[in-house]
Amino acid sequence: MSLNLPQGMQINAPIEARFDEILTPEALAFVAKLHRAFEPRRRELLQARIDRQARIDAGEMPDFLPETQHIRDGDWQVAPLPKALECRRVEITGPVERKMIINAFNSGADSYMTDFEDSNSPNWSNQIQGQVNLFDAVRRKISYTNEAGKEYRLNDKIATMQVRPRGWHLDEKHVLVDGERVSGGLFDFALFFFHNAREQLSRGFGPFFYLPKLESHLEARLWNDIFCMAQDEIGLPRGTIKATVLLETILATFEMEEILYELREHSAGLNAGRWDYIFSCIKKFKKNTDFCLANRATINMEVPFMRSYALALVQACHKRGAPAIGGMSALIPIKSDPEANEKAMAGIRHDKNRDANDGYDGGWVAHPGLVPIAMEAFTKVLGDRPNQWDKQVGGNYGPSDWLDFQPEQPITEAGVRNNINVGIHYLGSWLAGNGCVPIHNLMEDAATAEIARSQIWQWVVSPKGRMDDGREVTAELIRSMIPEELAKVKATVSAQGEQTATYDQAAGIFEKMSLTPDFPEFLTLPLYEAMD
Ligand SMILES: CC(=O)SCCNC(=O)CCNC(=O)[C@H](O)C(C)(C)COP(=O)(O)OP(=O)(O)OC[C@H]1O[C@@H](n2cnc3c(N)ncnc32)[C@H](O)[C@@H]1OP(=O)(O)O
Ligand SMILES: O=CC(=O)O
Ligand SMILES: [Mg+2]
Repeated sequence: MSLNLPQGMQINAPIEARFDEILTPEALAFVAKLHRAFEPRRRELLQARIDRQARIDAGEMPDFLPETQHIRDGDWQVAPLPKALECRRVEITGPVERKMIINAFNSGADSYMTDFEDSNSPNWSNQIQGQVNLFDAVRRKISYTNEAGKEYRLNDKIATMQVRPRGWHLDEKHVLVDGERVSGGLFDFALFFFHNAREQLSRGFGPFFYLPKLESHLEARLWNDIFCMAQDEIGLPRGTIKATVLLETILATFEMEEILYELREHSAGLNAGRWDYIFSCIKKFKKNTDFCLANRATINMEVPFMRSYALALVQACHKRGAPAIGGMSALIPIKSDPEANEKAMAGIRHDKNRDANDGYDGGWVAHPGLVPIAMEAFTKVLGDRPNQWDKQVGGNYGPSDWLDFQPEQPITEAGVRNNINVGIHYLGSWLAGNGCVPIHNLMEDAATAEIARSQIWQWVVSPKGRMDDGREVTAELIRSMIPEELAKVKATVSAQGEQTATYDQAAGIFEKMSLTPDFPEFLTLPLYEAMD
């Protein structure tokens, strides 16, 4: 099938059934227009990230920006939110896969963040089929029949949809405008918005988004300007779009209020994206020889640097009349072991109780089976109220809290092996087209896998990368463990009846990204180039 493309656009990918309904000339012209208007700024902001990293590598430490003091001191609030976003006690998330979309809408959660990002492997088919699925879902025409003949349809009452496009760093390599790749995030946003914004409004919802991995208020300003132009182009009033920013990088923590301010006409608050946050802390300070975090499993929401970030986020949001949404525990139901399952469910309950008591207005869950537990935890604190935006959080948080990265021990052989095992398993699955995987009874996605691979890099490089038995974590040790862990991963995957074809390549990429002197900024960058 061939498409009628706007001048200057090329698409180098197969056009599968129904893709032409998404890749219409009008929708693609909209993509091209936004690309031409904003791509130079995306490039500048990505360069600014590289420049900032170089300064941090040379010893600069982040702090609040003097030039935005007036915003932090000013008296302003975000614009009022529509009714559909008042109650977000439980938000389920998941990749844009047809059956999962229906299950998530029907899960009983207040809202559903449908994900082109951390839980999605962004191959061409997933991206465009994902748009087809969402197009059908918005119109309540989505259905699915599994191999056993079970039929899936939307219930009468469904969760409010929010869409997470890709982050600024990822391109959509199959689509070129004037010979240049378009931004993955802009592409996802533009196609979804073009086809669905009006339809959503007519159904009492709205075009609601989640914005991932921002590192500064200038990156939020770019999204805001895109929203303004997009709304103008299709004739919707400015402020119709609402977007929640994932506060999931250490640098953005110093600009929380500025991010809310930039998006104030379009802001639906902030979310504590804990996994990318931990990854960002490692990435930004990886060359600092004083800093080296312990085993991945020990870095939870209750270690002091994470706790102070979580509380500061509620403080910033509620001061500005914006929702504060909690992040996701990686615990998921464990079908095969009732005792382990009970422990996992207790972990979820603990996580949501803490967030609700801290003042969060809601929180994320990874799986429909977790919705009732999270709902109970938030209802216990909120009662009949849809949210607790009025709850103000005291305290002064800043660099001394957020940059005090502890604990540094234990680092154990089991911890090293777990990072290698999870990293290879996740990369192999991603290359095979699945961006969210249960591994050792935990949800693993791009953000959790980033922690695994960046810890290996850091432990090899840092003088503090020493295991509790006294051995150093060296490149040789990692090289010797990779084939052993690869064999275990392949055995696990085969036992689940899945193909192992992508796992050798995954192990090769994992080794390279863990041991190269130049830390790859995101694991998805080399992986995306490795896929068709
Ligand atoms: C760091 C971050 O960005 S967090 C946000 C990104 N991460 C996510 O969104 C997590 C999404 N979650 C998932 O993909 C899955 O829950 C996994 C991979 C963790 C576990 O998947 P599975 O082992 O297949 O779960 P399980 O077998 O228990 O699923 C049972 C049913 O629930 C469905 N289900 C599980 N998770 C979800 C979900 N998040 N959304 C919708 N349906 C779901 C399954 O499709 C399955 O449906 P079926 O019974 O109709 O066939
Ligand atoms: O996107 C969420 C995160 O924790 O990362
Ligand atoms: Mg994330």
